[in-house]
Amino acid sequence: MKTIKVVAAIICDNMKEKNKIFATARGYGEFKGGWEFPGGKVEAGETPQQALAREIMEELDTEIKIGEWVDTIEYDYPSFHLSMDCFWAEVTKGHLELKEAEAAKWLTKDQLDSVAWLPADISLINTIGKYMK
Ligand SMILES: Nc1nc2c([nH]c(=O)n2[C@H]2C[C@H](O)[C@@H](COP(=O)(O)OP(=O)(O)OP(=O)(O)O)O2)c(=O)[nH]1
Repeated sequence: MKTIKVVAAIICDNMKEKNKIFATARGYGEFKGGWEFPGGKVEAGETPQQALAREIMEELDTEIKIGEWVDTIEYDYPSFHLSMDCFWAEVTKGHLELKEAEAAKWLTKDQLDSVAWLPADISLINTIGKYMK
């Protein structure tokens, strides 16, 4: 099966405290309406961090500081294998403008289960919850 290498940002209000994280709903394609973390496919020659900074600028017109690695999700969708590197992040410049997503929410730990996550993100949500206040 084909592997797609993706990076995702778990953008927090504050990387030390992690009171809230930023989730978006996909605005197009096969998974439209599913909730996820902003990011996308890594292009040839890019480091995960470079790909992530580029994707966040493209999707949200925002500059981020990328922090520690959170988890790498390996998930088999029917037509491809997803390998997704996830990093904590914080906004350094910009206002998280939704260029591609159809909706967005800041979620507290208690609200993590309140949106319909993409299938690959379910196990990630459990991990993230352990780090939040
Ligand atoms: N960004 C992101 N993608 C996710 C998550 N969970 C998940 O299953 N995916 C899947 C959906 C897509 O099949 C793939 C990401 O591809 P993408 O379409 O966002 O990549 P891209 O921005 O480079 O887009 P494109 O130009 O190919 O449309 O990973 C997640 O939390 N964040």
